[in-house]
Amino acid sequence: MTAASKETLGFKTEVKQLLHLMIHSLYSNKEIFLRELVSNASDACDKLRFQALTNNDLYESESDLKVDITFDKDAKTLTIADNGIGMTRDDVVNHLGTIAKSGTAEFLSQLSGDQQKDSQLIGQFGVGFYSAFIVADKVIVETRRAGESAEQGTRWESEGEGEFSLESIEKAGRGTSITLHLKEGEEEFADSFRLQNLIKKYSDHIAIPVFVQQDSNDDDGEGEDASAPEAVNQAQAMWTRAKSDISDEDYKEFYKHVSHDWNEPLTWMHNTVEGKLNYTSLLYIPAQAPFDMWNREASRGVKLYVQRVFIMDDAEQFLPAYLRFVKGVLDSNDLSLNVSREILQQDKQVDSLRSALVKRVLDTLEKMSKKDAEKYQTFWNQFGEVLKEGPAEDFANREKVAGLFRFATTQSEGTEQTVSLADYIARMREGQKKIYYITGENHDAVAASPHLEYFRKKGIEVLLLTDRVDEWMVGHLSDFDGKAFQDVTKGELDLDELADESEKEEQKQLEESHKALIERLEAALKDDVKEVRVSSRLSDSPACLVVGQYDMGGHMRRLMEAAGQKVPEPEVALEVNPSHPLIERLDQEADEDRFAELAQVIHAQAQLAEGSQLKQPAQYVTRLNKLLLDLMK
Ligand SMILES: Nc1ncnc2c1ncn2[C@@H]1O[C@H](COP(=O)(O)OP(=O)(O)OP(=O)(O)O)[C@@H](O)[C@H]1O
Repeated sequence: MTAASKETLGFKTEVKQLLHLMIHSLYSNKEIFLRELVSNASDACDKLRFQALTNNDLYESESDLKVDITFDKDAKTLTIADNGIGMTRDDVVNHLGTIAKSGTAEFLSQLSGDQQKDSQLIGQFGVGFYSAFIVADKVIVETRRAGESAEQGTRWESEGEGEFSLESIEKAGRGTSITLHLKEGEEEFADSFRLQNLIKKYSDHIAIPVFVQQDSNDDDGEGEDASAPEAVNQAQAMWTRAKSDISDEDYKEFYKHVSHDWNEPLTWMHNTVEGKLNYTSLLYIPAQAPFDMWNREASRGVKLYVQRVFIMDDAEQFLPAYLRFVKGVLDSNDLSLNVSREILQQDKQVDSLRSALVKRVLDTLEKMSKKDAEKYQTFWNQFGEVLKEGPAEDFANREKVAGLFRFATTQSEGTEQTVSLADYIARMREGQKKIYYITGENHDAVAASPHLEYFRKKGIEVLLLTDRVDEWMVGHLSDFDGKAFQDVTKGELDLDELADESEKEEQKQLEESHKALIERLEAALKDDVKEVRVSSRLSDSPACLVVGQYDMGGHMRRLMEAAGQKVPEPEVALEVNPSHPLIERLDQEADEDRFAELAQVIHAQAQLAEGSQLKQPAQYVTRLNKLLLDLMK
C-alpha cells in the first residue's frame, strides 16, 4: 500500500443530506441497518453466481457463497463480510459516495424536517448501505472485485460526516467486508445472541447462509477464543418453500428485501405453476406508492431468477407499465440461464409469462375489491391513477382493468373515488344507455359545472373525472359492459334517451319561439362560436359552451396547451337557457350595440365557468364595468 494511493473525497450533497436525515429519523428503528447490509451482501452473492455462469474462474476455487458476521466486544466493532462479487475502486466511489437513483433531488426536496413524516418518506426511498451510520461513528469497507488480483482491493473509510477516504489494499479473499465502529451506547450489537435474533427476524429468507460468530465461553473478550460460527438462517430461496412453511412475517420481510421499501406490503401472491409454463412467482402489491412512481426512468419490474439463479433486477418485460407498482420475484424453469434483456425482448415465453402474471395481479385486485373494500380503497388511492393507464396499454384486458376503476361521481360523497362502473350501471336510470362523465381540473370545479344541471334535475349520475390521465383513459376505453362513455360537455344532448314526451315537446317549442334570439346571437358572436342553440342541458345558468362530439374536450385542450402543444381550434357552440332571466332580458333588448355587448359578456362567462382563460380578459372587465355603471345610474 502506498501513501499516494490514499485519497480523501467529499460525499455528494445528497448523500450528506440523506446521512443526516437517516441518523435522526430512523433512530427508533436502528436495528434495520443489519437487514440492509445483509440484503446487500446477499445481492452481491447473487450477482457473483450469475456472472460465474459464463466465467467459472470468478469463484477463485471458493464456490460456497456466504455471509459472515463477526464482532469484537472490546473494540466495539461489528463486521459483515461476504464473498460475493465485490467492488472495484470505481464501483466504491460510484456506489458509496453518491446516490445513483433517479429522482433523488426531488425526493430530498419533499422532506419536511418533521422526523415522523420524513422517516416514512425515507422508507419509500430505500435506506441501504448508509443506514450503517445510524449505529456506527466510523464505517470501514474493504472490498475486492471477483476475478481481480489480491492487490486490487480497496479500503473505504468514513465517519459519515461529509467525506470518505479511499486507499488501495491487498485483500486475499474476494468480496466485501463492512466493519462498523459502534457508537457509544450501541454495544448491544456486538453480541451473538442479539445478532442471531436479528438475522432470524429480518433475514431468515435470504438464500445465502448467514453465519454469526458465537460468544466466547470464557469471558475474557478475546476474539480468538470464539468457537466456530453456525448458519443462523434457513438459507433457502424463500419462494421455493411450501406456502404452509412461510409465515406472514417471512413474507413481509422478504418484501422489504426485494422492494427496498420500508413499509409492509398490502398483499402478496405466491404461486408455483407446472405444465405448459413452469415457474414460481411471488408478487407483492405495496401499501404506499414509491416516491418515483411518476419518474419515467425509475426502475420497475420483477427480480428474475432462472432455476433459482439470480439473473437480473428490474426485469420489466414481465409486467406492463400500468402495473409498475408490483414488486417481487419470478423464478422460471423454462428460460435459459444465459438469458439477457435483449433476448427477453424477443422470447415468446416472456409473453406467456407476462400474460399469466398480469392475470394474477388483476384477479388478486378484483378479489380484494370484493372481499375487503377498505383495503382496496387504500390500494386505489395510491395506485388508481397508474392503473388508469391500463386500457391504453393493454387492450386485451381493458374491460377487466376498467372493472377495477373507482370514481367520484355526482352521487358519491366528497372527493374520494369510490364508485365502480358496475355500481354506476346498477344505478342507471331506466332507458339510460350511456355512462356520462365530465372532466376538469379539480372536483369543486367540475361538480359546479353548468353542464351537470340537467343531469342533476333528472337524477342521472355523472362521473367526475379530475385525474390527468382521465380524458386519455376514457378515449381508449370508449365503452364498458356495452355502454358507451359520453362527455356531458360534448355534442348535442341526446334527449331521446333521457327526456319524457312533454319535455321534448317543450324543448321544440322553446326552439321555435326563440329563433329570432338565436339568429341575433349568432350574428353578434359570429367570430367566436360556430353555432348558437337553445339548450336542453341548463336549468340554473344562462349559457354554456359545447364542443363537437369528436372534438377535444376543454380540459384536455388546456392540459395540452399548458404543455406547449398546438391544439386545433374546436368548433364551439354556445347553448343558451331561454328561461333564465338574463336571457329573457337579452331577448327584449332593442339596441343592437347593447345587445352585442351583452352577448359578449354572456359568452365570456360561459368560458370562465368551464375553467377556460379569456383571450382578452381586459376587454371583458371593461364591458362588465360599463354594464355595472349603467346599473348604478
Ligand atoms: N456487500 C456489497 N457487495 C457489493 N456491492 C455492494 C455491497 N453493498 C453495497 N454495494 C453496492 O453499493 C450500491 C449501493 O448500496 P445501497 O444499499 O446504498 O443501495 P441499493 O442496495 O442499490 O438500494 P437501496 O438503497 O434501496 O437499498 C449497491 O447497489 C451495490 O452496487
